[in-house]
Formats: sequence, structure tokens, C-alpha cells
Amino acid sequence: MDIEKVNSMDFGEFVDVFGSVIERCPLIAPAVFSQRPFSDLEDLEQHFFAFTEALPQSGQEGVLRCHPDLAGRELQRGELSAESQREQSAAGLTSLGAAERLWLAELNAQYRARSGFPFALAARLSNRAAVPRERARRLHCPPAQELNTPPGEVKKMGRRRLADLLGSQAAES
Ligand SMILES: NC(=O)N[C@H]1NC(=O)NC1=O
Repeated sequence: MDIEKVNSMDFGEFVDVFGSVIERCPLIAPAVFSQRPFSDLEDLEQHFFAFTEALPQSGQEGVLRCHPDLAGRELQRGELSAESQREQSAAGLTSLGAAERLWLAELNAQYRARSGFPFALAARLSNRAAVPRERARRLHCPPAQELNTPPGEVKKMGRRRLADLLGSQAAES
């Protein structure tokens, strides 16, 4: 997809295509639409992240709360978005045994109780061994330090989702 195509989309099409760049945050694509025209695909990406990063702390926490737990209840119930299902599946989280699932659920609960929002990690860049390791590590990070990490993970997820939509290699880093 090229930038002319993106700039020619009407509101409905833009939101249909880009509404899931940031997991279950329906406001973000409509807000980015207002910032057309985009000079190129990188500019489009920048607008997504500039908007998200400019949110106040409460908004950034709200963005995190829109993310389903990794290997959590939504996965068990078949209620993940298509994107999240793909990401969690790529990390091997859809084929865990019962003991591993329970262990992760316990770590999820501990993290949420400590931070007030779900543990966020770009699952496509991880795997079923690294997810619990990373969660256990971040559970013990000083809260002030941990606050900086989740928005970066949301950005990694969003970059890859955008690259999938645009058919670009822009998100390899
Ligand atoms: N909690 C969390 O990070 N969820 C997610 N991560 C990811 O890669 N896809 C998600 O839905």
C-alpha cells in the first residue's frame, strides 16, 4: 500500500484499515485521520506514536489496559483480536500446557496488582520461554523504571501491525 492510497481513504476506510494498530483503542485511528495528508508511510507511523505518546499518564495507562493478558482469559475464551491471536500464537502462547498457563496467570495477576495495568510485551519478538522470564524480571523492576517500558512495547506491537497492513519492511528493527 502506498501513501497516495492512504491519503485518499475516507474516514470509514481509514478506521477499518488502521483501527487495530493500537490494540482495542478505537480513538487513535480517528485522531490520526485528522492529521492527513501524510508525507510518506513513516510520517503516518510517526503520527500514530506521537499521538499515543502525547497522551497524559492516565491515557497511556488506558492504552495498556486495552491489551489482553498474554496467555490469559481472552485467549482461553477465544476472545482475542485477530492481531493479538496471531502475536500470541507466534510466541507459542496458544499451545501451553495447563501448568505453564497457571504459572503465567499467577505472574499476570501479580504484575497487574502491582502496576494497575496488564503486563505488556510485544509477543512476536518473544517466545514461550522468554515471556515468563521477562515478566518475572519486570515484576521486580522499580516502579518508576517499569513505567517507561510498557509504552515502548505498545510501540513495537503497533509498528509491526502497521508494517503488516502496509506490506512494508519498516518494522524490522
Ligand atoms: N499484554 C500484552 O502485551 N498483550 C499483547 N502483546 C502482544 O504482542 N499482543 C497482545 O495483545
